[in-house]
Amino acid sequence: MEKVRIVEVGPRDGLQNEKQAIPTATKLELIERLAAAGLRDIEATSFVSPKWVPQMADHAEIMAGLQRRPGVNYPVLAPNLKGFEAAVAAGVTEVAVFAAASEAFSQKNINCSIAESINRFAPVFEAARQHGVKVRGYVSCVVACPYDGAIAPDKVAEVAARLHDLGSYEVSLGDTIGAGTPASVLRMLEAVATKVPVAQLAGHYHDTYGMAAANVYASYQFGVRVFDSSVAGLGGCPYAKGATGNVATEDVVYLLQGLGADTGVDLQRLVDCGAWISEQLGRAPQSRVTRALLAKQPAANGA
Ligand SMILES: CC(C)(COP(=O)([O-])OP(=O)([O-])OC[C@H]1O[C@@H](n2cnc3c(N)ncnc32)[C@H](O)[C@@H]1OP(=O)([O-])[O-])[C@@H](O)C(=O)NCCC(=O)NCCSC(=O)C[C@@](C)(O)CC(=O)[O-]
Repeated sequence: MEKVRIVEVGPRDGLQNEKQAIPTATKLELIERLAAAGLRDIEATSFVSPKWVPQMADHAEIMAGLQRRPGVNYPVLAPNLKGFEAAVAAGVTEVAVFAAASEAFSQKNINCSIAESINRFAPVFEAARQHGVKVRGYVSCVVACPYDGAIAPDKVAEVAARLHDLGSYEVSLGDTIGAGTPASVLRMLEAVATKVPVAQLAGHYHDTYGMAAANVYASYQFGVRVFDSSVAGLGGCPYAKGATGNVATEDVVYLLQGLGADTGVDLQRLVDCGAWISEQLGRAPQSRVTRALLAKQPAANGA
């Protein structure tokens, strides 16, 4: 059976843009429920500036409060050495640096050019090697940018190659505004695959235009075996107006199960987790699979 690794980004990408205060205990319970559903890579938080992303300001408390399960990774975002050092002090064993394929998005998101961001990441990779910490690289705006429009596949390949050469064990390709279609995503993957082995690529697709599951399918057919997703489709990017959440993890698991792939995730437990966090946030789950399966369940009052 084909194995597919799902990187659950709900607690980070999913919650980072929430305007309402979310108690740290709720975030920790979400992470625990995701682990109980079988997720083995759960992006827990971000060691970024609390002035830029206030929702992630409790990063140290999150890492201190985790019920670490054997076999589960809890990676975090770290945009620079300051974030890396704080993450390591909090007991993190894997970080992700994040670059963009668009100059305007790089400026809005991390306040520097693409070249400057790579220069900031270099010491993070160096320090990570010394501490035995794994580093994942993200590229944002791999299809389109909210400010610069369409992005050339070769530009994505160039940035992905830089992150790979610096020492990323994997490069996650972010369709930040969810504008991609299978055709544009495949053009992008073809370009990136000339520089980074497909086995070291991940698809990170947002669902703004309802294309994310189709993009996962196209990428799977291309050979990608790692996908980032967010339970209940939580999310939206603070620096990409109107962009919706990631593809819902429930929808990815259902799709991959239908293809006969093994994700190690218990779909029913995941659906229950999606329903639970949606209730905590006071909204309906964005996952079509969760809505369909919940509609089939008998109501709690027997009606
Ligand atoms: C990168 C910076 C820090 C540059 O921000 P800056 O203002 O240029 O940084 P600076 O080095 O000039 O420092 C300014 C202040 O920030 C502090 N600072 C500096 N670094 C840190 C840190 N690590 N943690 C905490 N504090 C920090 C620093 O100490 C200083 O504090 P002050 O003296 O003013 O009190 C800022 O722009 C930032 O934090 N940006 C984060 C943006 C972000 O988190 N975006 C969302 C994640 S990316 C994403 O969602 C896309 C992705 C990955 O999911 C893929 C996709 O879908 O595309």
